[in-house]
Amino acid sequence: METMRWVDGCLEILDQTLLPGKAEYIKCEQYTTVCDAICRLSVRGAPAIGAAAAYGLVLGAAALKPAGKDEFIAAVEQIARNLSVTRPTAVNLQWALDRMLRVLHNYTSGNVEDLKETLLREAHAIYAEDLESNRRMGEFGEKLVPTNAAILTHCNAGALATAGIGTALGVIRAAHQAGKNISVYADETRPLLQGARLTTWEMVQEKIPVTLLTDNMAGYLMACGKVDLVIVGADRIAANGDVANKIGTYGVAVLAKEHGLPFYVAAPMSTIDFNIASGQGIPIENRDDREVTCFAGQQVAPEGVKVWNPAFDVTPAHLVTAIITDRGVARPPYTETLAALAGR
Ligand SMILES: CSC[C@H]1O[C@H](OP(=O)(O)O)[C@H](O)[C@@H]1O
Repeated sequence: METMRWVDGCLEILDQTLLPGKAEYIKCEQYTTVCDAICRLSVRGAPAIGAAAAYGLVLGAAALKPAGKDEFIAAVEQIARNLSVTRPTAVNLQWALDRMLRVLHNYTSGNVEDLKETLLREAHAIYAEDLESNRRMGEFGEKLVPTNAAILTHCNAGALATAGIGTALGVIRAAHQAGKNISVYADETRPLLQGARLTTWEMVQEKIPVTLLTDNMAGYLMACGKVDLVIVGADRIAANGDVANKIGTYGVAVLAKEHGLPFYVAAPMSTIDFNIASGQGIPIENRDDREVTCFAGQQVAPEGVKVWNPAFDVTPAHLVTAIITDRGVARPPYTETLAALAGR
């Protein structure tokens, strides 16, 4: 099942809000449809958001009928700005748009139609590179997984969050492919249930043993000795190794520390933001109250109750055993080891 696909000049996005019940694609002919899809988590997950935004910029550019190149460039820059404000935490969104804008600004010919084709090639490259990046993270990460292992994961950092086999779930898939005897415990991940709806769906499809639990069970699961390691994804990693990921990740990391369990983060280098020194600088998205006050469309809290709904939290680097990237595995001190992997 492809997270997204480019068909006849349109981007088709698998609508993840309907999974696992229905697998339907949203046909995006306008870039604004891609903006909506990102905002409502029809497409979600840092790498997938980046790829979708790149294709969204291509759609916006394709619709322009500018008088000349300068007008075209100014209009595409505005489209990039409109895409960039859809979700603030996953750095891959801005990373992908910045990469597309570099192509736009570095293009020397005056032929706008050819420039549109060049932008499409760059979006395809971003998508293809993420496929390969997932494979490499799987290769590096599976070496950290014991022959027999029960792995806890949080949210969905799988194929549905990327263009390939996933980041955290990519490591799990690679370990399974390598013949290791692994099983997965999936946190349901309130409030939007990416774990219950998406991670379990991916694992069932792959016939990888998976057990669903509510988020508040993770501590007792570890206390019962049922977890060997934790692997999660990331939306933005600061230069010092602080990790922004789905809300609830920080609590899992604290529990893993308490129980002496390895806590691994799998993320491509495009998720590491060297412009931010520590997790304090990572913007955290706050989402609509109704995501918390409603469950399956039913109001479960009193009308008007105050709500706090951050979509992400920050796990400090000292709780992270290793960061599995597409260029290798980084261990503390992350400021040095991440920079070295990036060739900085
Ligand atoms: C491989 S990135 C996956 C990452 O994105 C998820 O957030 P969301 O579902 O809100 O896009 C979650 O933090 C995952 O770990």
